[in-house]
Amino acid sequence: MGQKEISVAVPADSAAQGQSMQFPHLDETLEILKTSDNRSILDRYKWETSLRDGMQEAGSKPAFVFPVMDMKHQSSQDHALRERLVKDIGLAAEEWGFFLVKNHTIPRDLIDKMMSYGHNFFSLPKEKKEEAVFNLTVHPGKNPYYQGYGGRFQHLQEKVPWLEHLGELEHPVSGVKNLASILWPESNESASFCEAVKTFSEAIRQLGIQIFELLAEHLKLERDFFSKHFAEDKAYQTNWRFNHYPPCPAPDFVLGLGPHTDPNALTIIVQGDVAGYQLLKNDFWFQVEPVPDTLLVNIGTALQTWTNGRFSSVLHRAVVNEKKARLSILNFLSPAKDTPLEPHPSLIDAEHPRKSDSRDWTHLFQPKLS
Ligand SMILES: O=C(O)CCC(=O)C(=O)O
Ligand SMILES: [Fe+2]
Repeated sequence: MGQKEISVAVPADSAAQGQSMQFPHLDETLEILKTSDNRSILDRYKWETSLRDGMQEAGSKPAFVFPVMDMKHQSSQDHALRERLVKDIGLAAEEWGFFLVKNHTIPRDLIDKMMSYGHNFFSLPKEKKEEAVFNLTVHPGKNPYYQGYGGRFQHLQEKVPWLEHLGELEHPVSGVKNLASILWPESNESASFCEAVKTFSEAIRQLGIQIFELLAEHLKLERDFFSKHFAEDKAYQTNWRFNHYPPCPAPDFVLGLGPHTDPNALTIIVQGDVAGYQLLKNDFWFQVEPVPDTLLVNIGTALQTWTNGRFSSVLHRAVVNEKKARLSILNFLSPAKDTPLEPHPSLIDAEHPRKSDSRDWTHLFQPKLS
């Protein structure tokens, strides 16, 4: 493909890097573009070659249908329907590292509420948004990436992503209170935002557990082999993040987020009604069009490692739109920091030698540009 794989989502440390990689805010770039013909301001966002070079014409793509899982069969009394779901979800995890889920258990009004918080936040003036930038003076030594608000970081990608984001990395909603009180210091909104994030994160965890159990069943592992890491008494993380991709006058040359794999176990995504998530399969980039009430799920590298590579951590990226802003809500399900990444013994044999050493999963966050 000639595309560079960048398998970094969140660098592990390096507050200093975080500070040195500051760029003008996207809002400033957009403001300049409104009044000037000089598009050189876009250079810092431009990837080496046009994105089109990495995309085949639609007509030449192999025919495909994205795997869609009907989660209502998860609790079906009809044995055959449940068996079918187990098989389909397992094959999707093996062949795609990706699937869509419908009839899931996340209430629609909760998703709408979260989306409207996101829209409201990103329409604030940049000065207000930047009040929620993670404060390294207050939290020395903590990972500054993807916590609080970010709109100026390069994240070790080849080019600056056309993206601003707001989120929380800690387990599962601590820190949100802090964020909420910065964003809405004198209003009840602060409490209802915390409540929404808490309920949403819990609903995502429950859905994640259903998915983990179906996947374990497919591989004939103990039912809780994956899900036990997300039990209430574990220090798992279900960190959430809004990604906001403003409209871009040169959508073919920038990326909302460059090609990467997610280091965590499972990512559950609400992509709203504007397309932008693309995944690589058989050397083609496929765009996942929005389907109402359907969530995107991708396998992350921790799950790939636990399964000795039976499930694939899918390479994906986000493209941007010329006319429409795009808002997505990402939910990264990660085991506790010190969890060993030990492949299940039944998945290692002469034909499938062990693919990686046992390590704790945070090593996946180490910067690795290839
Ligand atoms: O916004 C999206 O649809 C994808 C973003 C993504 O892959 C990420 O933040 O890891
Ligand atoms: Fe991702």
